[in-house]
Amino acid sequence: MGGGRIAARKIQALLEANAKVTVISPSLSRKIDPKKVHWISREYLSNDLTGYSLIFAATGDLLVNRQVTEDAQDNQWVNDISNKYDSNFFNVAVVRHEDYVIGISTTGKSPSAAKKLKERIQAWLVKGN
Ligand SMILES: C[C@@]1(CC(=O)O)C2=NC(=C\c3[nH]c(c(CCC(=O)O)c3CC(=O)O)Cc3[nH]c(c(CC(=O)O)c3CCC(=O)O)/C=C3\N/C(=C\2)[C@@H](CCC(=O)O)[C@]3(C)CC(=O)O)/[C@H]1CCC(=O)O
Ligand SMILES: NC(=O)c1ccc[n+]([C@@H]2O[C@H](COP(=O)([O-])OP(=O)(O)OC[C@H]3O[C@@H](n4cnc5c(N)ncnc54)[C@H](O)[C@@H]3O)[C@@H](O)[C@H]2O)c1
Repeated sequence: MGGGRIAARKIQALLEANAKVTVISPSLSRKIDPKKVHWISREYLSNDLTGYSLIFAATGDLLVNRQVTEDAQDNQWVNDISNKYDSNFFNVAVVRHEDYVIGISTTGKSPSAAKKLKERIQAWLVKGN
């Protein structure tokens, strides 16, 4: 749900993992290629989650995001980009290298610290350590 700036980042990672992505959002960021996702151009409705296993509540409206996490069933993974306490999983920062894939998490404490550490590890690997 949601097709903005943060949705675009999450979608990029999903497409790299060969996921089949559906976006429900009245607007779509220019960073999301409409040919690579199934875009349903409207606002979220409460029965939209049926059949999906991985759900991102990524609208700019905190109340809609909360509604999405409330509508999710126990067997669905749901991530509220605006409120970590309503998520049942977190994304990790990922370093991809020809020999390694390294995931970095602060378990929700500081996404910007995870990003900084990622960049330091990337720079360290490039130096050829
Ligand atoms: C690692 C990364 C992966 C990814 O997104 O794929 C990721 N966030 C990234 C970046 C980033 N996020 C934010 C900023 C702005 C600066 C800042 O505020 O720090 C930046 C930096 C930027 O954008 O440059 C803001 C922010 N993030 C969350 C909230 C809501 C909240 O905290 O409740 C808010 C709004 C807070 C507010 O508005 O007050 C929540 C989450 N973000 C997480 C992951 C999960 C915990 C990860 C962990 O424990 O380390 C968690 C809990 C849930 C989730 O999203 O899965 C990715 C690294 C990008 C990369 O790899 O380059
Ligand atoms: N988790 C993270 O990594 C992270 C990082 C930075 C910011 N944030 C949080 O993200 C939020 C802002 O996200 P953004 O920058 O992507 O916003 P944005 O304004 O770029 O995008 C919001 C999107 O939601 C859509 N939308 C609005 N109402 C909707 C509805 N009822 N149903 C479906 N779609 C709807 C809009 O059309 C738009 O596409 C803030 O709450 C901020 O705290 C999270």
